[in-house]
Amino acid sequence: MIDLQFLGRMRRIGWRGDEPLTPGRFARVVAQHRAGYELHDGESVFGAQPAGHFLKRTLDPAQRPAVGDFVEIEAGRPPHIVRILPRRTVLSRAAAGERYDRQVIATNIDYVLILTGLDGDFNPARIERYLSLTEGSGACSVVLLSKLDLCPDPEERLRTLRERLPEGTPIHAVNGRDVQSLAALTPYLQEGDSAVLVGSSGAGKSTLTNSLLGDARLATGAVRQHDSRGRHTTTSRALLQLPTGGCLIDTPGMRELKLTGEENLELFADIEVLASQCRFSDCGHQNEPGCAIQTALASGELGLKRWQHYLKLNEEREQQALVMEARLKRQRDHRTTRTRHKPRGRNED
Ligand SMILES: Nc1nc2c(ncn2[C@@H]2O[C@H](COP(=O)(O)OP(=O)(O)OP(=O)(O)O)[C@@H](O)[C@H]2O)c(=O)[nH]1
Ligand SMILES: [Zn+2]
Repeated sequence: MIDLQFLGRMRRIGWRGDEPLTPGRFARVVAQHRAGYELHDGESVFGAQPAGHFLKRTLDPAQRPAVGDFVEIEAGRPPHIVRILPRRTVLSRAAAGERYDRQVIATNIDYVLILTGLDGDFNPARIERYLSLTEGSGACSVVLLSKLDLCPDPEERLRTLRERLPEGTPIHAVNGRDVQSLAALTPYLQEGDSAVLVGSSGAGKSTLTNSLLGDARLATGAVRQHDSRGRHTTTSRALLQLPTGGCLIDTPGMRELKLTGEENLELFADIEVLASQCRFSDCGHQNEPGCAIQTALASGELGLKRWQHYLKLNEEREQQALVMEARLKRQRDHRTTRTRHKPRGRNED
């Protein structure tokens, strides 16, 4: 029998599928720790371990449970995750490490809210890099500009962004402290929706989250409480249920999210701001009219050494991306060959 009450609770934590989920057997991964996973069943939060087959060394890391996954569990102490339900979206980034690969950041996310302050934090190039997170993921990027109240000329910055970002990218300017100004976000936070908030430190993520939570914000502080059966339950800080019906996944991994290459380029944020002021969005900074870089070089505002250093880093980063692509392709090819030549492989595909 289908438990509609349970399905309703699952919808409130972002479930949209039509499998008839049964209580006690399904939950959502809301956090991943070294010691295991934290799951949410729409009511409470509990720990779980991955079943043995997820630990196989040969398993593609992308096939392991990740934050955002809806999973089937087998009861036990602790419960075990035995199956990952089909993912509707997968947010990932290129991970530079011993070997290059894609690293899953979160799954089943519908909206990535990219938060940038309209104050000194404003950086179109960084917004563009964040936009790349949702490329091909199935999720939708929404650009949020906070601190509207602190910006004397928001129109100018909005215009810059509209010209620069892909057509159709939703952009909203908000004051994170003013609940009324957040009404424009309601369509992204409906029942069944899952959103994540990304942005650099100080952009206003906590402020915005608290405003979205409204009266519910107190609940996030209360970590332990008794449920109706007198059992201790833990309310999650990693998955926040919003009054609009949707949920916000807020994990340290999401908060500290660094984009590949970001580490170095962060040091040159000012140059990227300058470059965003060139007349042409695809300016090559050579001898194009209205080039803000050339102007700054001529006036001495930008030192030649620094500019050359930036170019070199940028080139390295592009090289790195090419190398990474090539390796990824080789790995993919390798995998398909392996599957093709596996004994008994014939009836496995
Ligand atoms: N005036 C104004 N101040 C804001 C707004 N949003 C955030 N702030 C302020 O900016 C500062 C940083 O905001 P936080 O919400 O702590 O930023 P955060 O992104 O959570 O920062 P981390 O926790 O470091 O990741 C705080 O002093 C906020 O009060 C806004 O829209 N308007
Ligand atoms: Zn230029």
